[in-house]
Amino acid sequence: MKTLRIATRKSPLALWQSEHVADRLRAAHPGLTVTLVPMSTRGDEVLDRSLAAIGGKGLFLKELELAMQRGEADCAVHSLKDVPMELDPGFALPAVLERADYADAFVSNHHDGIENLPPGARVGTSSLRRQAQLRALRPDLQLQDLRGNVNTRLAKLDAGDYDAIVLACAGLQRLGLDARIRRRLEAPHWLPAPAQGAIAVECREDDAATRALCAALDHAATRTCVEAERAMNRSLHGSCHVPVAAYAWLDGEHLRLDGQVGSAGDGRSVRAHGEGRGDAPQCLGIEVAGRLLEQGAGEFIAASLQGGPGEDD
Ligand SMILES: NCc1[nH]cc(CCC(=O)O)c1CC(=O)O
Repeated sequence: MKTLRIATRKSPLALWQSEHVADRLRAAHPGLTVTLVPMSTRGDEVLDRSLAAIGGKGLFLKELELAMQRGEADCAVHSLKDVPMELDPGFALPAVLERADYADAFVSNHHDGIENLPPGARVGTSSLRRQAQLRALRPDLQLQDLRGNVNTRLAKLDAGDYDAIVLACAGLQRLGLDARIRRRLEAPHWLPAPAQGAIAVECREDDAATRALCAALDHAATRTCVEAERAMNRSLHGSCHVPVAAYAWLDGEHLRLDGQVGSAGDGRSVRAHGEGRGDAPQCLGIEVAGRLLEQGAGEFIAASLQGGPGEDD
């Protein structure tokens, strides 16, 4: 193969991530031409309704997958946290790049942490996971919806619509907006979305040439961690409608996983931790999911599936 075409969404973050993968592919394969095929997806276009109401996060992938099926692109680049737990049939993830900052960021122009917000402060986030964790720490806060790409969300904060917002550190850093991070919200006190901070490359399962080229970018330790996090989420029926948080890290051969399921409404949550060998990440994910269910996570999951719209991140 001489040319590899990457289908990408057009948001600044998506373009940065796709350019980054393109650069990495060019470096790994001298002589390979890599081009971007920017596309608009329904998830980007419809901003006045929640993602859940228009079909969930898979919407961001669908158009890119159709382009690969039509032969207009060879692969697509995603934030792995936006990729559904079950890939569409016929597709594979030949590369998961080394994880960047996994943490969420507290962003505000006037306050430097959640605990310093005045009573009743307005915090913007449409993520049920972020809402649940905020509720648990500060039941008095007014949680308000906030959608749109990273720049749009920051503009709404600056316009005074909110006292603070929560975003992913990785997205801010990629856009050169590190200075906006007032506080990193770190594990184990605050957990990210499963696979937050990791970029994945998707291609057709039967496209052996593309799979081989992309495999050069795969980072084994990151893949191990995100497999544990995603297996946990999958076994909880996690989707963007459920407030599930997970963070796994490797300690030598040892894999550790923290998981949490919250109730977006009232700040209650259950947490579990598990440890296992790095060569069986999915078993660890399933085990931690089992512990969360034993503690009553099922009730929160059922409630959020019934409840109205809501989305992760
Ligand atoms: N759905 C939005 C989204 N998807 C991935 C990232 C950040 C990058 C990452 O987590 O890898 C973001 C922005 C945010 O949550 O602030």
